[in-house]
Amino acid sequence: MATLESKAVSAPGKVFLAGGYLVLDRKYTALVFGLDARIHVCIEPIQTRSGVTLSEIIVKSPQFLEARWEYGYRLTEADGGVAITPLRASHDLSLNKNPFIETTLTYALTYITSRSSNRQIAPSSISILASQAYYSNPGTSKTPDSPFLNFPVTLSGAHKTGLGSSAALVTSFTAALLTYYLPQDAFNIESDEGLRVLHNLSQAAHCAAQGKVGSGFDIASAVYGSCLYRRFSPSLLSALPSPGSAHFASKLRSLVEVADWDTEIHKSAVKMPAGLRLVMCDVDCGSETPGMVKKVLKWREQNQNEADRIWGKLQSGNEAVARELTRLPGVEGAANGAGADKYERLREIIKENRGLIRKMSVASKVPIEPPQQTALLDACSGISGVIGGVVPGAGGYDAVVLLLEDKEEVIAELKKLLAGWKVEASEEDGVQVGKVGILGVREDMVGVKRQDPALYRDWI
Ligand SMILES: Nc1ncnc2c1ncn2[C@@H]1O[C@H](COP(=O)(O)OP(=O)(O)OP(=O)(O)O)[C@@H](O)[C@H]1O
Ligand SMILES: C[C@@](O)(CCOP(=O)(O)O)CC(=O)O
Repeated sequence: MATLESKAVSAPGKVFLAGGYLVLDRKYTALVFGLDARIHVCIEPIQTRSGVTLSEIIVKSPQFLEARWEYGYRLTEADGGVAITPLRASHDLSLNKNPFIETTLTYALTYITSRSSNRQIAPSSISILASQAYYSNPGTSKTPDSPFLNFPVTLSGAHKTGLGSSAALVTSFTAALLTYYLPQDAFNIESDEGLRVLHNLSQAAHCAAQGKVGSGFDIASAVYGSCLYRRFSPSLLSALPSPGSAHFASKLRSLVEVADWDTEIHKSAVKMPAGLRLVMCDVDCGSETPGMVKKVLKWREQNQNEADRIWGKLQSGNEAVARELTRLPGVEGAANGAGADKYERLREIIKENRGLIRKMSVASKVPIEPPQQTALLDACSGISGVIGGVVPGAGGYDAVVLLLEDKEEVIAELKKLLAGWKVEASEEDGVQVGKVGILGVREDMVGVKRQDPALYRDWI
């Protein structure tokens, strides 16, 4: 087996600005921004003594405690693909499972062997490194200029900020494996075909790992970066047999390469005008509202007319946001900023959309934009230079995203407001909202990209 060269890839997190819930139905679209918080995956050969070949892949997430997983792998019979077996470092240790890693390995290695004439997979060592903003736990720097932090917790103890860590992980993990094991003429993330294959394979793996088929907007933005997104038909995935069963490998390959994916991704329909930026705020609330998606969909099913009316208006409002963002001059055309408030229309559209989201909240009895978030968004929107804000994605108590002028004085005013922010428990829901922090992230248009493996030298 020839020695393979180390490779590294990263993929961005996301913030879902418009189209939460609606995007679950192909009739509607979503506006998703990629972020400059990324998950990096670096893959390199395992150094074995000459003559010793283990069928082993080691995965580490060195920023976290106990985040090391070892896997054996083998090709199964009847075209069932590659079977992955988690290995225990010692009999005394319990198996530390990471379904996202295990499933992604199964899907990506199956696809790789289905593409190669030589179906041998060489052992490798894989490291995962995530930008700080994915987690709100305080971290410590390992070296003064490392962009990554050490977190003194296990992954299950980490407090996620909701930037889509699992989708960014599955995407960059899949991209790293394909880039490493396949020759460049068979897979290249710098080509349209490479991105299409990566998108389809990552969607399939992410759905399998999550045990449900969501809209897939988070994988789409991890692959393509900021975009206007229309989902794929969920039925596309239903004909795929489970890993290990007969013909899983050829069916997976054909799903990824040949099937007619009806996903629509428009990069040019999304832009950040010159002089504006997104700011994400993490709200400490200790309250998660399980089953929000199920409840909203049930409300829609039982109140089709009312729901269609609200969703129709919201879709128009969301399209208007995208249109206005692309209409305003971008970085290339920026110059004159004076005159009447050029963001007036954007302000209005965002306000109207929030009204519709609140209507949906009240009608479905789901706290999508609950009163605590209304108070916070209204207060932030009152700061001069803040255009507006929304509850991202599914909504709830734990985050808001703001669109504002990219000026130090605006951020300073915002920080001042948030430092003193305190809302008493609302009488109806009793949810106490605590500190609101600003995450160190902003929008970024770029999706998955190759990285230099040397970037991770201090960590591997
Ligand atoms: N740095 C990491 N290293 C290894 N695994 C990780 C890492 N970050 C996330 N994961 C995996 O992803 C899981 C989190 O996925 P989950 O879908 O629950 O959250 P998320 O994608 O961040 O959520 P959201 O869509 O709300 O942003 C973790 O339990 C872990 O298995
Ligand atoms: C409610 C939904 O539309 C968005 C969920 O977004 P988030 O995970 O809250 O960022 C679900 C989905 O699109 O899969």
